[in-house]
Amino acid sequence: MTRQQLVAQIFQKKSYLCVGLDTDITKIPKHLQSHPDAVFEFNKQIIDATKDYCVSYKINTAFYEALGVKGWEAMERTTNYIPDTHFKIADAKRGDIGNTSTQYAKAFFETMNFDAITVAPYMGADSIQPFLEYKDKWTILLGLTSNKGSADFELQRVIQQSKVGVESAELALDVASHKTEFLYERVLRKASEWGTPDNLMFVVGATQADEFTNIRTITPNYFYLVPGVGAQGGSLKEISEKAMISECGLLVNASRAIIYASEKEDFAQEAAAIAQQYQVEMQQYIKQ
Ligand SMILES: O=c1ccn([C@@H]2O[C@H](COP(=O)(O)O)[C@@H](O)[C@H]2O)c(=O)[nH]1
Repeated sequence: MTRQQLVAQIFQKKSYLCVGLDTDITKIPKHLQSHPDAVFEFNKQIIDATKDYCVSYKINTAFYEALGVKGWEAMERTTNYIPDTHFKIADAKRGDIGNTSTQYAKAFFETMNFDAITVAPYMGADSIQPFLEYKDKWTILLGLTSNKGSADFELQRVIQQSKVGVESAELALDVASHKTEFLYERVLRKASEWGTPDNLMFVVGATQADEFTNIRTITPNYFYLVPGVGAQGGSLKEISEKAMISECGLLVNASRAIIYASEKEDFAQEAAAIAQQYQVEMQQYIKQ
């Protein structure tokens, strides 16, 4: 899917909601647990109920990989069931040496028909390049994540990149005069040199609202995949006010808050009701 097609969907639906299909077999309603194809059946009903309120679905592959072959089959069937109008994200957080990343890209973009995959930046340019080579596919790079552990590396200060490689005495001076940046800022700046706003997005957690204005300044035209509203408590209002651009530039994900809205037979109806609430709130923020 191209950026133009994604933006058109957002404006048509007045929604930038991404429904997360983090389908945990132990959390789906009891009456479905004995179904021979329980995960797919659950997903199918969630998709049917929510597709009018969202523009994207995110499959977190961990929930499917945990089930072995049956899980992979359910993931493939789910991906094929999602309408082509909707942006299909594999939240797989991959990235490895080049020839291995090439196989990951093939798995998710060719063998399975995802529009996008999440990747970790830690191994650098050659681990990301194979994903970026696919036309009309998207690489979604972890920028500033929603979890507490983001403080361990992403929010650590490093010497600004323009200063790396200069005399050590000068470096010492720079540290003293605070010419530093967060590691996540370095990641955003560097990765923006590898991809473009037409094939690269960044993951930015909704729980990191204090950083959103700064992030938008560093990456003015990029789309962000924003997990962390709903179960993790991030504010849709705050992130939308701080990071919305004329082409929206946001895909906001909610998983548990939508798919586990009810444990009973009415789970799909309740999921639709929550998805609709997000869509109604989102339409106020879209600048069109
Ligand atoms: O920084 C990140 C990156 C990815 N995620 C993923 O998003 C969803 C969030 O699920 P909720 O149930 O809406 O909390 C899940 O798949 C995470 O693995 C994230 O939360 N934060």
